Amino acid sequence: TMPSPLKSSSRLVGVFAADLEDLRSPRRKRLVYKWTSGSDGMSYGAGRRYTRVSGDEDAGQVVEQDGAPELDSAPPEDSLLLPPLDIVPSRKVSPRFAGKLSPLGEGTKKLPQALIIGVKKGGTRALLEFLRVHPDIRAVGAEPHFFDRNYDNGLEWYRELMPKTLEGQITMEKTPSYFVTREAPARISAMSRDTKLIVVVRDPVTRAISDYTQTLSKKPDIPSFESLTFKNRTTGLIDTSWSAIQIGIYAKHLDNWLQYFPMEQILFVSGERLISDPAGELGRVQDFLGLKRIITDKHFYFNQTKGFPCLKKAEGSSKPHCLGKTKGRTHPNINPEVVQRLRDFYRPFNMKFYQMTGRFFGWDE
Ligand SMILES: Nc1ncnc2c1ncn2[C@@H]1O[C@H](COP(=O)(O)OS(=O)(=O)O)[C@@H](OP(=O)(O)O)[C@H]1O
Repeated sequence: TMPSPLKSSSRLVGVFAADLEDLRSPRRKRLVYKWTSGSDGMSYGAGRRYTRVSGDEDAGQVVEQDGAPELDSAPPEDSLLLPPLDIVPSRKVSPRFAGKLSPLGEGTKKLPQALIIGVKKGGTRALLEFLRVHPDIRAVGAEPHFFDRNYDNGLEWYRELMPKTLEGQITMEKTPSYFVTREAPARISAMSRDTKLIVVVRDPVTRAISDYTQTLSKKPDIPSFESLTFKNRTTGLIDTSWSAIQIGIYAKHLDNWLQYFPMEQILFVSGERLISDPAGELGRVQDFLGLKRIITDKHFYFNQTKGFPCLKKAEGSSKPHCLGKTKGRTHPNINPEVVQRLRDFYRPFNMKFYQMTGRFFGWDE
């Protein structure tokens, strides 16, 4: 039997409630982008403010509504500009944002029936890109961040972001920060109690290093991984308020979701297997979504240069497609003692997580 590191679900929530507040706070303001001139032919009138909906990485300058620079990491690579709802664009905002476009523009925009809610650096972009190959899935390219940062914009704003779908097609989006957003489960449940939730999880130690690597790529002057990890290096006390550590305590975050959703409505995808056996993991996801298994091993090839599986044909294209250079970064070397200390720290939480999900992810072998 598995050890049970945390006695009850209510205790899990209680212990970390304050930390969750910390995680959310820097992200709360709406991100806006002041429109000046567009290179893609959009013209909605100069000087208007546009809500920026971010993707996972790098691109453009993100400014908060009050003009202060955004604080923490992940400016989007595939972020896009959205017009305010009262303006009808003469052209599509961006094909990437609109997801798969129906050639005749038919169909209706629906709220998503399935969401990839996390985890940050788990492999969420890879999963969404792979799923988009399925003809019955329509997905938003960028991260809407509706249930964390943009909730005040309302459900109609959110629905407008969605691509048009035909009968039987599933609308999806991915925003990895939902998994650690305290209010997200209640908000998603209020949209629809039937929403299917997908979480891509990855070894929390590697995930933390990946998270740190991303921040480092944008802010090369940040302290070392080691110094951020410990509250006290001598005693080895780990700083669980550091988001890179905090996010990996999956059992705690999951406990919050289980207050609103039954386990059957949440699918856990192994980030490791998504790399070693993408077709296998995609098979499980298609089953979970009630879709025919159309995405199979025939869709993938292993790109030696990239070091990752890639699509033989990207959605809407006939060309091979690997994820961009912000996916699959080289991680810095971390002192093995620090890694070991982190493994020891996460082990009981991982065991609890395996127990809760009924799946053994093998991070502690
Ligand atoms: N096929 C494929 N190609 C490239 N990268 C892949 C793939 N499958 C999974 N991964 C892993 O995805 C990691 C990034 O995770 P996310 O997309 O969830 O990151 S983010 O939170 O949206 O920024 C990224 O993490 P790093 O390797 O640390 O960069 C990859 O390991």
